Amino acid sequence: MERSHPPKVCLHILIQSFPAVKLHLTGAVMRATEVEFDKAKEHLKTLKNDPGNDTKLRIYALFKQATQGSCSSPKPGMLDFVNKAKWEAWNSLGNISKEDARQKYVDLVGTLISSEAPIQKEATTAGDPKSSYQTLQVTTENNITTILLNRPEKKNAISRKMYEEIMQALEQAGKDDSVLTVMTGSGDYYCSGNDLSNFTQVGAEGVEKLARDSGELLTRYVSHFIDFPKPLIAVVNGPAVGIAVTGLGLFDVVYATDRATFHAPFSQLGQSPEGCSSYTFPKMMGTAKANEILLFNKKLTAAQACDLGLVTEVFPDNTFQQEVWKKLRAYAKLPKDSLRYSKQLIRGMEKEKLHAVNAQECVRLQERWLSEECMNAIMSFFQNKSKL
Ligand SMILES: CCCCCC/C=C/C(=O)SCCNC(=O)CCNC(=O)[C@H](O)C(C)(C)COP(=O)(O)OP(=O)(O)OC[C@H]1O[C@@H](n2cnc3c(N)ncnc32)[C@H](O)[C@@H]1OP(=O)(O)O
Repeated sequence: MERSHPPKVCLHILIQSFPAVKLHLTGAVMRATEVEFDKAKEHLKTLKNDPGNDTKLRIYALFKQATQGSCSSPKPGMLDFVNKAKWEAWNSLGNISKEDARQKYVDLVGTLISSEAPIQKEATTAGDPKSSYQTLQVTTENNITTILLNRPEKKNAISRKMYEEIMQALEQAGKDDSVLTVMTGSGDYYCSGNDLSNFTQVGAEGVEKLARDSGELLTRYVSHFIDFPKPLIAVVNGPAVGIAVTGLGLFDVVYATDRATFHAPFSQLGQSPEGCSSYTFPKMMGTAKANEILLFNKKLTAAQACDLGLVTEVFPDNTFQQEVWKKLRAYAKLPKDSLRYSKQLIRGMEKEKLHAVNAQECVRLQERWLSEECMNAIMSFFQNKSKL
């Protein structure tokens, strides 16, 4: 099987990693199936939504079976995450014939394509781009646009798709008629930070390209918070990790449940601070306190985070939502333009500095992501969790 890739298998890698295959097909029925098969391969490239890892692996397995027959190669080693996952998916098909596999492949791709059609149609006819988010739920009510991080099964870890969607949601919220924008999490976590499998999606161009792309993505992501034009409020409904903590320095107000914790385990992950926290944290809480968090992985309780100025106010968990939303609804009745201009005056003094800090942090991170320290830490996370 191909070179070692870590666990998350993205569609384009799967597509790229298919070897050139010559189909030895004869007879009218089989030729017809070959055409369908080729069409399905083309259709697959047009998919807009990520079908999820399990489906991608099944597609891969069916393709292999359809073109090469049953899996006969030796099982890859334990740490060869991607090839092991591919091997297992292929092997699990058992002895189905090439024709069956081809038919199943065509059916599966057909189902994926047709399941996308209604989503596209709905977005067009309703004219409401908010409905097209996959990782977020975005709503506007009582002059408040709420961006709900909506991957509760992954503790709202931020996948690449989610970074893009958050940026899109911020752009829309910045322009809409709402007075305030709120970010919060669905389920028991606010957000567990960067989805660590973002670092395992190594394409054919290699890890350097992945690091460059990640640096570019992060720079854009953080810039959206620096430049956000109206009051941005975090409703921290549970624990926050990594970039979900560091980014809080760019919000205007942070309300937290007393169940929330704040943890930025950068050195543990062989990484370095982001979200402008290397500047905002020392400024807000003093260098010594910031160092405990950013260098030595100190996890803060909500009360500690409040004492340090990272959190505005803490509420008991059982009345958190009620008390916070009552406050927010009252704030949202204040004059919109006055709030915008006031925020812009406060942020304006710092903007240039924040962009410079963001750029510098991302350059350092690109180097860190290629380091052995970082790769080992990420591998160890997935090994401990027995991923894929
Ligand atoms: C494009 C690049 C930009 C990079 C920006 C730089 C940002 C840096 C950071 O944010 S660093 C911080 C990264 N986050 C972490 O290190 C947290 C990792 N997760 C955990 O430690 C734990 O999952 C937990 C403490 C958040 C929760 O623990 P627990 O309550 O025991 O739940 P589970 O571990 O079982 O989690 C459930 C489910 O979610 C998956 N998951 C949770 N967090 C992440 C994550 N950050 N990345 C990927 N996956 C995550 C976890 O694996 C479980 O999945 P499973 O059910 O096993 O499939």
